[in-house]
Amino acid sequence: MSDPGTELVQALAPCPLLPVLVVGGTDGAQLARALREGGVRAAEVTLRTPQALDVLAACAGQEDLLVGAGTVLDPDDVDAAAAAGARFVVSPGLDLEVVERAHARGLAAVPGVQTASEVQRAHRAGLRLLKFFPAATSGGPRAVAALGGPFGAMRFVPTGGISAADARSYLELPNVVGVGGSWFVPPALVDGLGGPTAYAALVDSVRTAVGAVA
Ligand SMILES: O=C(O)C(=O)C[C@H](O)[C@H](O)COP(=O)(O)O
Repeated sequence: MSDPGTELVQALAPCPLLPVLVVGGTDGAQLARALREGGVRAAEVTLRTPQALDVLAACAGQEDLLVGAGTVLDPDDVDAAAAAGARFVVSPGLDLEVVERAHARGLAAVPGVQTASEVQRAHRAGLRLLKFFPAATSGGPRAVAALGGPFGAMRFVPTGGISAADARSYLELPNVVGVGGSWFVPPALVDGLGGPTAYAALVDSVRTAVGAVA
């Protein structure tokens, strides 16, 4: 696979959960350590808050965690994410200018798709790893399975509305390499980091989610 998404696929192999983080002023280094201790190997910091790029940069400096940016809406966001040390960018939708900028900067682009037309366009652009978003309201596991017929080489990271109760039903599909979500990294825990109790609570939440899909 020549797609730069390979690095993310490899990070999801030992643990197929991609935490989608909405961060306030949390300590990025501690956040990365808690995620790692909880068992995940990749994380997505969404560019939705003023603190996101600083937290991403602090997370990206930690070992054994592949860190990317989420909510990447235009090429300028790609530049900012690359400067902060992101290794991949995730978008809610398919924008080939964002994809091109990411590839020009050596980052994987994982755009969101919902329809066969979008998957086909992404396929023609050379992508082989896509986010299926918003997964729960776009047909869930049955829709992802159906896309596997015509698009046999495409792999998906379904995200959006996934919970502990249904993560496994996506992960059982052969064309799913991981699922993304915020259910195990709620902002209250992520931004409450600082004391040992909060740190342990976040590790525990991640570990429970990882255990449930093992
Ligand atoms: O903005 C992006 O690029 C995203 O990645 C969107 C996220 O996938 C969802 O916001 C996560 O959905 P929940 O798990 O339902 O909270």
